[in-house]
Amino acid sequence: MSSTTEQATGARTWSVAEHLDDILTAVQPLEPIELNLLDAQGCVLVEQVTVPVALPPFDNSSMDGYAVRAADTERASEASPAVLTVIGDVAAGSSGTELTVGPGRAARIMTGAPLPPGADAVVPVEWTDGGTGAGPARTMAPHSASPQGSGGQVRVHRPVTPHAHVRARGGDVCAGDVALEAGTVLGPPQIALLSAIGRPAARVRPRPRVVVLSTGSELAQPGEELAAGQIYDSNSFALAAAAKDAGAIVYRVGAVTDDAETLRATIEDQLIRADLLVTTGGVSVGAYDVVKEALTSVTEEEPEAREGEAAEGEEGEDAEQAVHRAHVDFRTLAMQPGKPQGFGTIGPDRTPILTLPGNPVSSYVSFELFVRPAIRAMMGLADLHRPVVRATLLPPHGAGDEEPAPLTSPEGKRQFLRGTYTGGERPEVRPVGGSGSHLIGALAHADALIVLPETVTKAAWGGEVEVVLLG
Ligand SMILES: Nc1nc2c(c(=O)[nH]1)N[C@H]1C(S)=C(S)[C@@H](COP(=O)(O)OP(=O)(O)OC[C@H]3O[C@@H](n4cnc5c(N)ncnc54)[C@H](O)[C@@H]3O)O[C@H]1N2
Ligand code: MOO
Repeated sequence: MSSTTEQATGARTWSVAEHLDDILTAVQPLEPIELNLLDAQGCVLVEQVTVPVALPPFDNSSMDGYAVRAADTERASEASPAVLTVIGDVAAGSSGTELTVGPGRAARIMTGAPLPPGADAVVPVEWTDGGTGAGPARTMAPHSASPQGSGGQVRVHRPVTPHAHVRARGGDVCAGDVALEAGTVLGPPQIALLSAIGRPAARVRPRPRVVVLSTGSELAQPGEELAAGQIYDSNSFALAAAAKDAGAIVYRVGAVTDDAETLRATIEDQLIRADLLVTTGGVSVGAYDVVKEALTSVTEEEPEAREGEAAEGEEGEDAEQAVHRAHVDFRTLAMQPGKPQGFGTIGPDRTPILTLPGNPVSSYVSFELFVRPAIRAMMGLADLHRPVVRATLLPPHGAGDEEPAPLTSPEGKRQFLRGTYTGGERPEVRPVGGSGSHLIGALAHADALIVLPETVTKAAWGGEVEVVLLG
């Protein structure tokens, strides 16, 4: 308990770990769907993919040059080139059966083109005269500019061994091989393999659709003129960006006014496209804390309706009833920033909802600690959390010669201060800005969170601290 008010209300204080556990126990991975490859990027594969056709599907050239019988080049040298008769071209995309390379013959061949029957090696064009009768060639003349290049004679200046510059059928992957295991995250290389084996789509867990909604009658949208008492809505942008960064498909709903009915109606409108709802603001103890008002009053007013809901059909439920099916637990966390939090479900599909505090740093830190892991859990990712490292705590940049006072933290609270991190053999972290949860300027220069655990009230410079890397 951090205050007498909390003791008086009987509300218990949750630890960061308890709140996170509660969220991660409730949030489930989304049902898999078939997605086109580019839509599946960053998603977790849920099927084992086997290779239907060998890669490469046929023996082909790894160089632009001449397909030859290696034996014909055995004694070739610059002084005494092997002279071969050019019988035509084999370009990438040709079937590879139009020409047969007999003894003393060569076919011009392009990178990726099938090795024609009779040939067993490729001589790069640079090892030949390119059919010019002069010294070593640098390139081949373009076919369109010089169709005669596919005929005549070519002088080969260096011998090749059988299979030289030939990529063997199945040399990459064989039919029946496991291409990718279930659980693989599809990055560009995995998408390369899936497309190379002819798969247009893959069965994956989709990205969650996250609706980010800010609240507050004081909020104006960037670009608008600020009226007296107004500030710009930065949370909905910060959280939408963070949700996108975490892997979600994001719908940002800017600034709902501090009116419970308007908020309920807005949430109802958004439910249709939400796998997860995130609100910011309105969860503290003020008279205009609209999220708490809109969702608490519902929970408290309709206990009987809630009890019966599992058995009841949900069809025909009107908009208001749908939103009224909210079970949001508003709680106090032993952390700073981010003390007031809410978590629960809402609507007929019991869509998870996280209600974050309104102070900009509080909402961002809360997102990093609670929403990001929830999004990643819904995606079926194994790695839910930001990396945590240890680093030496140094004074802020520009602190001067005199050592500043040590960092302090309220007893019983886990504090997350913003910092700049330098990796390497001896990792270091320096605070940036103060502990105020309104300090967006400093947040924009931070790349780490310095964690001062509940038991720590003072952190000396030069000591070791835990650091969350924000990436
Ligand atoms: N008497 C008490 N007052 C407060 C307490 C408390 O325990 N007792 N807790 C404080 C803490 S800690 C926090 S955090 C905030 C949380 O308040 P709310 O979640 O209700 O947020 P608001 O009151 O709506 O806003 C707080 C602050 O943040 C600004 N804000 C809100 N939304 C945005 C936005 N989208 N973009 C930019 N800035 C935003 C808002 O203007 C306020 O300045 O409560 C403390 N109070
Ligand atoms: O907990 Mo509030 O989030 O400190 O500013």
